[in-house]
Amino acid sequence: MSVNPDIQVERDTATFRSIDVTHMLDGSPEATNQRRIRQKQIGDDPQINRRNIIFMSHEERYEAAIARGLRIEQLKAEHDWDIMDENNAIMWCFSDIAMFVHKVMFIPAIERLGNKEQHDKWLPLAIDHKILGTYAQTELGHGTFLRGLEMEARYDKSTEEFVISTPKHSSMKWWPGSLGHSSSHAVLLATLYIDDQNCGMQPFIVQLRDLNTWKPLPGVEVGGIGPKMALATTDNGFLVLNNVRIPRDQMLMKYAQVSKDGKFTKSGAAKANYSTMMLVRVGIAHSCYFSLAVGATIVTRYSAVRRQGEIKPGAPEVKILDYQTQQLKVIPSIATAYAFHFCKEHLKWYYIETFQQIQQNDFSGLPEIHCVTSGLKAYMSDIATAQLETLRRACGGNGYLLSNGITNTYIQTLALPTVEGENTVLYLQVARYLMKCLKVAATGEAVKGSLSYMNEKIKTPYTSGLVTREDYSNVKKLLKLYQNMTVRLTQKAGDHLNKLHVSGQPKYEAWNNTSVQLVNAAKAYCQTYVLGMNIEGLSTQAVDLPGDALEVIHQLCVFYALHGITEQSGNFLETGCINITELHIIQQEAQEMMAKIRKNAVALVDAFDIPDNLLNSTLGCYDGNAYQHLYDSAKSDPMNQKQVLPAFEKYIKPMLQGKHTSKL
Ligand SMILES: CCCCCCCC/C=C\CCCCCCCCCCCCCC(=O)SCCNC(=O)CCNC(=O)[C@H](O)C(C)(C)COP(=O)(O)OP(=O)(O)OC[C@H]1O[C@@H](n2cnc3c(N)ncnc32)[C@H](O)[C@@H]1OP(=O)(O)O
Ligand SMILES: Cc1cc2nc3c(=O)[nH]c(=O)nc-3n(C[C@H](O)[C@H](O)[C@H](O)COP(=O)(O)OP(=O)(O)OC[C@H]3O[C@@H](n4cnc5c(N)ncnc54)[C@H](O)[C@@H]3O)c2cc1C
Repeated sequence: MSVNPDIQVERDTATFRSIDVTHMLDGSPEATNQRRIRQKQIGDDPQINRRNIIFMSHEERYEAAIARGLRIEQLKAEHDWDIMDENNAIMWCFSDIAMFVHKVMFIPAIERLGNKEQHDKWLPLAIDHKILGTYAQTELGHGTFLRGLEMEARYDKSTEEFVISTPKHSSMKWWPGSLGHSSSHAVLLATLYIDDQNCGMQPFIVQLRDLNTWKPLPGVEVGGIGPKMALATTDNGFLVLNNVRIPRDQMLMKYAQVSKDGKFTKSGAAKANYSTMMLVRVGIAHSCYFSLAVGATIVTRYSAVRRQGEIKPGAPEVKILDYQTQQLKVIPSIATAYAFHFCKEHLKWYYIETFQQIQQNDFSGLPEIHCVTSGLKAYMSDIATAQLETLRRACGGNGYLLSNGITNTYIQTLALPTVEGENTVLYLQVARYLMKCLKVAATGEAVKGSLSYMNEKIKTPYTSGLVTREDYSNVKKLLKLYQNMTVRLTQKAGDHLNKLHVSGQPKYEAWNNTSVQLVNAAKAYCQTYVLGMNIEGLSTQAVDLPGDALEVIHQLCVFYALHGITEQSGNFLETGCINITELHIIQQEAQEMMAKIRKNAVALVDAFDIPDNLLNSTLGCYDGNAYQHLYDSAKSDPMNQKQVLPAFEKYIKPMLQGKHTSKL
């Protein structure tokens, strides 16, 4: 099929070469080649390819998802993939790999929470798929408030075993992925009791099913929790344990230990047992970038080939991408995807470095990385889901089809604001850190790390520093506005908290009565962080780009900063970080920048370099022949393989013949 001329002209008139930006996103031309080889291995594989999943039943999809997980393992061995190759393969199909919790949570939990002997025993079994596991933490009654977990593990000194039980409905495990039908084992988080003394939430390895028959073991009641919005193949489950006994060495004992005679000891940081969640929060930030890159690619290409209506009366119908309002739906998502790219790259290295320190029992970096990973997981998933919905709607009626590729991406991404810590709750964790840093700054001590900008006192009366028109595209000046806005919102929340406390409210009550301001400040901190990483990316990752490409990546960053101010203008105005005249200039600059970026929109999404067999979209194929692909997809619907469906003889015909009664 030849390329649609409407999309070809976009590529021909772009001011830079997409491939140069692709190399930047991958890190180097060699890395691009390597990624392409890997993507071809997964995209061309009939068992991995997900072209037909939209027409499958739940059970067919589940089986295909198991086969897909297995196939990824085979490809990994055949082609000697490293961990990031494997992660990327999982990322591309995480909504359709039944055993992905085994990979992204069960194994990492054993690695992080187990001691040397436990690693030696369990990791080879898990890595070789001799056992399949889940991460069973959430209960029917508690998901957020982990100190409230009610499943009990009571130590029995006489047999040197833990006895695990579910005392009431609210204490059953509820939600763990792959628990329903696909796990033989679980890393199970339960409250440990020794001689009736509560020793807090601890991790245990518990076998759930017989490895030969796959039947639940005695005392284990397990099943699926029912159909969900998406992620149909991650069979989330429930689990009731009736006095199930496990040996003492099946408590993962890296950070807390129980001796044979029942002595409880702790080592490491207080929240060390929460460390698996931090890794997945980093994974979620990566996933938000991927989802947004997919969404932006599909909708930008579709908007460049769909013509409808006219701008100039009587002139030919225009591409919908030429409507300014359509640009406002599409261009922010391109700019955000690029900002998220820089941010997730930073986060990856930051996590790896801090994790290495933690492995060497240096926990000093934990509070800051907990704040950053919690905040970015929350912020990036909030923004990604909001923008994906805008993008989906930007496809008009075809945005409601499953074959468009964006709907599936959207509904699977919708899980991310909830899983791994509900977003509001995570913002409140960020706010705790903000309040601590505020206290440090107030004592005159230097705040370190991502909030070091708090050290600089904001002068009153304050000026924005935006004097010339050039200042409005100076990303460092714009970043300063964001930083000031964050500090002021933090101060405001801090002042409110103190005021309520001084007026007699206990601290916990004052906290709850300030939580709206606290969350607002936390979001501002996250937004500032993402912009900061985007700007850092310009001078690190983008610096070797040819001038024309660098200019466009710079424009995107400027637009990201300006558009962010227009979206949050209330916060910027209220804190006095800009005035109304400045806001009007910012709005105008943002619109002008958007028009410039429009010229390169298709080339910018091409640079994400997502092959058609992974994009899985009728609307967003590289060749721009959306209508042909829509038609082909409709024709391949199994319902369309018969001209007359059985329902005709059964119901429609009798009705047409007046033979239907109230009892069909
Ligand atoms: C090589 C690595 C590179 C990485 C590259 C990544 C690439 C990834 C590629 C592929 C992977 C594919 C990924 C695909 C993504 C798709 C993901 C879908 C996943 C679906 C699975 C979902 C699984 C789950 O949902 S599991 C269940 C998760 N549950 C939760 O998250 C519960 C949330 N609740 C909590 O975390 C806590 O209860 C709390 C934090 C809300 C509160 O805890 P608390 O009450 O005990 O604490 P306090 O509020 O009192 O605070 C006390 C103190 O502790 C500090 N704290 C809290 N948590 C932590 C932590 N995690 N770490 C450090 N410190 C912590 C807190 O700040 C307080 O400190 P103070 O000093 O203020 O006292
Ligand atoms: C698709 C999916 C997959 C999952 N996979 C797993 C898994 O593999 N393993 C696992 O263990 N769990 C899993 N979960 C569970 C998930 O981690 C929890 O649902 C999540 O952590 C939220 O907890 P919750 O359901 O208790 O929400 P709740 O805490 O009940 O949240 C409900 C509301 O209460 C608010 N709220 C709660 N506490 C506070 C507070 N302190 N301050 C202010 N507001 C508050 C929240 O903001 C939210 O608006 C999964 C969930 C989903 C949807």
